[in-house]
Amino acid sequence: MRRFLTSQAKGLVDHTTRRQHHKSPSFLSLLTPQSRPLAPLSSLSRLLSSTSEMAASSDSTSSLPVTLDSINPKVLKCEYAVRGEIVNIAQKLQEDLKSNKDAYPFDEIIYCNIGNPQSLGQLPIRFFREVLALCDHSSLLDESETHGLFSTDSIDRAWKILDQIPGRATGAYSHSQGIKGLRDTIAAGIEARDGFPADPNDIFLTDGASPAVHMMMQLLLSSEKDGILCPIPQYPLYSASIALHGGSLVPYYLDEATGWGLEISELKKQLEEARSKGITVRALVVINPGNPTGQVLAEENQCDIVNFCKQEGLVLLADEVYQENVYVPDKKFHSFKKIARSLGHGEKDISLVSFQSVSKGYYGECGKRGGYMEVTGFTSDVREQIYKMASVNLCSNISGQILASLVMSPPKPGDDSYDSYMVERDGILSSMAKRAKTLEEALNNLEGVTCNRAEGAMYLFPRMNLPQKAIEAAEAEKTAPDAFYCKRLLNATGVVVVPGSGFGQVPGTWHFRCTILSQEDKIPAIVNRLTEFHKSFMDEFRD
Ligand SMILES: Cc1ncc(COP(=O)(O)O)c(C=O)c1O
Repeated sequence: MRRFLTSQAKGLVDHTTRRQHHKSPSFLSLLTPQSRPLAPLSSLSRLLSSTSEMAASSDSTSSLPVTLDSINPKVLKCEYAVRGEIVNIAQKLQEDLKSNKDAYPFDEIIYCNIGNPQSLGQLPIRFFREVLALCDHSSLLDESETHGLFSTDSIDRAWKILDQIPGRATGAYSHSQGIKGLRDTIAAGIEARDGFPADPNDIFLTDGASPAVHMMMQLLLSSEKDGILCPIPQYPLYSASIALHGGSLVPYYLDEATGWGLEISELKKQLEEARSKGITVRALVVINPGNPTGQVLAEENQCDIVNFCKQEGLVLLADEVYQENVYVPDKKFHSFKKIARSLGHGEKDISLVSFQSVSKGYYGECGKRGGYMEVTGFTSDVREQIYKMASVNLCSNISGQILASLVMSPPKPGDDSYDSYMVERDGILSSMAKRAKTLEEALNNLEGVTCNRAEGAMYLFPRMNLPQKAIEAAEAEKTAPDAFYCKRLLNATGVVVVPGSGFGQVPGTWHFRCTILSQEDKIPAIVNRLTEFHKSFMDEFRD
């Protein structure tokens, strides 16, 4: 591997870095004052804002009506690191690579920054796509050749779904909660998963989990006096959404030393602290399996969390989009609804929202934008308000709705496509487990790096014990040390990871998030590039 940047390539990166000095407030500013000592996010957000900064400077001489000073400050406050500064640089490098191949010490950018499986070569599940294709172009169902090309269960399923859609019109708006027949299928899938009843009227189909999270934040947050307990590190959808809706993020820290454990004592401490500052904490967010931290919660821990929410009158916002992504035999996914119902807590005892998505699991259909939230334990008048919010968006897209029903009701034993479906599904999940293990071991072999195992989800979140000299070099560049490391890594290897400061971390600790989604044939190259880079980085900065 060529190790050093040519001056041309270096210039591209330096130029991008220099432009970013606009002070965009980070999600730290959402935190209550005493709980604000997270490591700074500033460098990442500053480069991210480089485009808006250029616009702002030109606005000062133009007469256009919208400037950074006049837009909603909540938009300025909002940050989203997984598509932030480093990714912007990577995209520019990728563009430049096309015409300047020799200018770089690598010949391709490897994106390990975002949970986007199909962009990295993962194939879609055939049964799901067959059903989608047949629903979308239903005249195929009348063609005799179709029976030779499509499995009999995908044809049957397509008919069943089309019969559930008024006028079989997949291009028409649907009910704002989603097509009733699809919600029936999803409710049956939840019931089969949990062993407890699910009501189709509790299901709201959405364009992925993200809009569902926004909807709940919009419902719960009126001002910064309303707080949401959120894990740190967290997936920045939560900090971004709390910022956009004007609330306060009340952080609770996951314990890295115990495999990113979620301690009830920490929840209590942060809740009390927030309350003492006059904040009404409305909800607790739990991401299980965790992003970026990859832990899978133990059942007893989940019981304690449910009891805590019940006792404290908090809505439990359960992000369960990685429910299919569990890689270790000693852990199992349990939905929070199942846990609550097993404890005997019904609709009247606890308010619970579970988010699911077609983007993750073994299906990885993120571009199709499908998902749902199951909303339980809300009064009928509040439910009506949620329905009203959904209806303002008219409905979610129909292909996403169909996919959401398919992931909750895949082929069953005896179905025509069952065997091939199982081969595809198990192949993807076992390969993810293998890739997670290989990367985890490689990371743990790096000097000064420790990495908890990825029990689930799609990420590793290693901790770097960075030398003081590297921290000072980062400070001199007004960059967070982990962002400094990640930029250097990108410049030297083309590997894109996200600095831990984009997710929040205990002050003074430095991490990055690396997905496990690159295909198996790319993993050795990632390991080699990472290992070689890390060694030269340490040689340069070792104290
Ligand atoms: C924990 C978590 N929740 C929600 C989402 C949003 O997913 P989508 O909107 O694609 O369903 C993601 C995406 O990466 C995620 O990691």
